[in-house]
Amino acid sequence: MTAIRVEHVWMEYGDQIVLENISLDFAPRSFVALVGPSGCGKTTFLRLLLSEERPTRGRITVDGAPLAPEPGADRGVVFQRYSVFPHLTVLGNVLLAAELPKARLSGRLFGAARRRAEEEARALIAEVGLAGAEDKYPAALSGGMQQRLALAQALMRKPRILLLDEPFGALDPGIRADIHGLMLALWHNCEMSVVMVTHDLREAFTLATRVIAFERRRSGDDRARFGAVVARDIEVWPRRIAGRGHPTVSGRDDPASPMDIGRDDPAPLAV
Ligand SMILES: Nc1ncnc2c1ncn2[C@@H]1O[C@H](COP(=O)(O)OP(=O)(O)OP(=O)(O)O)[C@@H](O)[C@H]1O
Repeated sequence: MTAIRVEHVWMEYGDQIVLENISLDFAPRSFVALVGPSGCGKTTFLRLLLSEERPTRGRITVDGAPLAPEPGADRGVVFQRYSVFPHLTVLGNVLLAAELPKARLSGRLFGAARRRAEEEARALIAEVGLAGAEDKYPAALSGGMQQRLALAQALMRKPRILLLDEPFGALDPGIRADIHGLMLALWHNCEMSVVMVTHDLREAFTLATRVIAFERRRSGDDRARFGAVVARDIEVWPRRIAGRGHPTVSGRDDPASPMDIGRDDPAPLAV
């Protein structure tokens, strides 16, 4: 069970304050959507959770322990684009996630360990709906398929926290609806908490248990002297509870599925 606690966190780059005194508690297995205007520090917040940056003040703990100083297998990440390696096949991409941490010197697994990892990778590829595409290269996949691959790659390391930075932002509405169903299924089935940055309020409320809006207090030329604060913190109702309800990968028979609202999605609501 992974509880994340953010205590009085500030992030400053030189004179510019990006995040100002952010305090948040994420319950185990929550699905948090982070929204807010462009440039208000959403990605910076994710990078703090990933240990790519360190807060200039305050601290972040996971289950009571300080966040590991390096990005590790406990945290997976998927970006809007470029999360997968173009020169590796689908299977190679997912396998690499298992191979790198376990075989640090050679970067490869051999014998029984490799067979086990390959079995696991193939199962995960099937779970994200890519069975049959194991030998294809990312360039031969659609945008939606590439994001499914990126999810499989991130999940191969069984992260306790999955960080998503506008992962579905570049997809067509119909494709996005399908992948929303997949995302919900993965969240239900995997023991992980999810923190997702999105510009799409509809997506936020479709997927998340909690929607948090960052906002910078504006003050003319002094703007850089004020970082983003938590402007809204909304528990999504009716409550979604991880593991309750077993949506299929397509999401078609999931009552909370976004399928109905996704297909004819007129335009994402910009925040
Ligand atoms: N490494 C850095 N050095 C200096 N400034 C940075 C750095 N990283 C981010 N910033 C600044 O921090 C602010 C917040 O950026 P961030 O990318 O976190 O915003 P965002 O809310 O994710 O934006 P968007 O929605 O457009 O992706 C921006 O003004 C950006 O220029």
